[in-house]
Amino acid sequence: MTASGRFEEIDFDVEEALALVKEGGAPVPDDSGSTGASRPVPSPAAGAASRKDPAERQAAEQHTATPWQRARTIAGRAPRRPDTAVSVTLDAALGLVLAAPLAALSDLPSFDTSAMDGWAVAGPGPWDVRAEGVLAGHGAPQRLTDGEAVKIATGARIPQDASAVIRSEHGRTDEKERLYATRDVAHGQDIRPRGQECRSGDPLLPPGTLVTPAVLGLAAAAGYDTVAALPRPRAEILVLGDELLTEGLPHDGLIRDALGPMLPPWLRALGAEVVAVRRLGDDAEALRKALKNSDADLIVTTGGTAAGPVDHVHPILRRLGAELLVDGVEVRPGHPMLLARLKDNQHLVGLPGNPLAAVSGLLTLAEPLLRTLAGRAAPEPYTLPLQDSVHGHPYDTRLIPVVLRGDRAVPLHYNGPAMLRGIAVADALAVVPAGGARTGQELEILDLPWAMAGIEVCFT
Ligand SMILES: Nc1nc2c(c(=O)[nH]1)N[C@H]1C(S)=C(S)[C@@H](COP(=O)(O)OP(=O)(O)OC[C@H]3O[C@@H](n4cnc5c(N)ncnc54)[C@H](O)[C@@H]3O)O[C@H]1N2
Ligand code: MOO
Repeated sequence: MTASGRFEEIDFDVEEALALVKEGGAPVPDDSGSTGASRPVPSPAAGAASRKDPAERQAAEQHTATPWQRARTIAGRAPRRPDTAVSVTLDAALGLVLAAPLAALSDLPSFDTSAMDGWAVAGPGPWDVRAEGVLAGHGAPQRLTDGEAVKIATGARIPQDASAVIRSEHGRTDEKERLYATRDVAHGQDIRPRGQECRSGDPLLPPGTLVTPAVLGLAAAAGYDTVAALPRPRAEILVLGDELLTEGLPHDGLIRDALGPMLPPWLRALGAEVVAVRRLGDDAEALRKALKNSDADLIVTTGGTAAGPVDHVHPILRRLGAELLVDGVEVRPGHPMLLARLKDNQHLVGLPGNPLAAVSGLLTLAEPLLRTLAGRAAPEPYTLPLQDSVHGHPYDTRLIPVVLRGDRAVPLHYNGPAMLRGIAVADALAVVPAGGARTGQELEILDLPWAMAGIEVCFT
């Protein structure tokens, strides 16, 4: 990126620039202060209180944009379809949420079993070792009598009346196959009794549990072939814009579509099943038809959210009688993002076309909405101190890509609304309050799904 490329992202409007100067923070041309283009509407109410000029304040109060935190709350309130539990085979259940309690279908272990390779013995030693040993997976072995031992493998069934297992490294046999213990033998040692972990019917996991690889293992061990789970919400992606290429180099004013490749795996990581990605250009009628005909739970559009000549999202939503739940958010980048209800149980998230603005919309609106639809619990919010100070927007929240180093969040450059270089190496986004944040200030951190080593990452 050239210097001019960086300046391009510092597109302060006059009002924002003045506010920064008044605060003593001139709009320096580094990539940390990007605020996006000028607003179509007066400034948000959050900033209104701090304004001295009554006309300016009145204008600010007319602004319909929703504060960032409130926008997330609204998106997280989407109602789930009732009675949607499905029975899913274990190999398809990863990343879903249990719709019913998981109770043990059998005792675990389901028989007394050896915890070690060695000998099962009965009574005090020395012991006569039987000719034939016991392996895992075999039927019930013959019962032992006092003074008898049998070679046994880890996981094999313990013969009836065995009193202990001696590990192979803690015993020796002589030429007459008599076994001597080289350590004291405690009654019951290295025997896992039937039902040690759970009895049949014991509750193992409550509904609402995220199915992780470990949950799959437990379900299989407890006898399950299928589990009752909430299905993934179905998402359809509509990529808007005549200027987008799907391959090759940008040329003649055309650019590569960055969102078509980025959004499907990201939405899957957030719990969605992506049923279609459709490129509609800037065709208003195609958009109307696509919205009308979609049966997805969530439709995600990219681009076309602003008020340009071919920005069709608002007019088409109006024509379809959609209810705008969020129309603009007090956040940078991404402030033109929107959330609408098209019909009962069908929502639309309108992501701005600038790629980092689209990421902001994903985390602000799509993430809480999908979390609710998928039945996932909200992650525990957390904060980290900032490694370096960051400029803020005068009135709006800013989301900036950060890497997490030790217990600090390190802000990344290349964080302009049209840039992906920062987010591509980021672990998380930091939530910068209006006015900015100083070094050491604790900021809320929004993890990126793949940086959490999390189960949510299901790229297949
Ligand atoms: N008069 C105003 N103009 C703009 C405002 C404003 O407040 N008043 N807001 C600006 C901000 S901030 C953003 S963000 C964008 C949002 O615009 P749209 O959602 O309508 O998006 P487009 O105009 O279609 O595209 C914006 C930008 O992003 C590029 N783009 C679009 N789709 C993709 C894609 N799939 N992959 C890569 N890049 C994409 C597109 O070519 C544009 O450069 O509006 C500002 N304008
Ligand atoms: O600031 Mo826009 O919202 O470019 O992303």
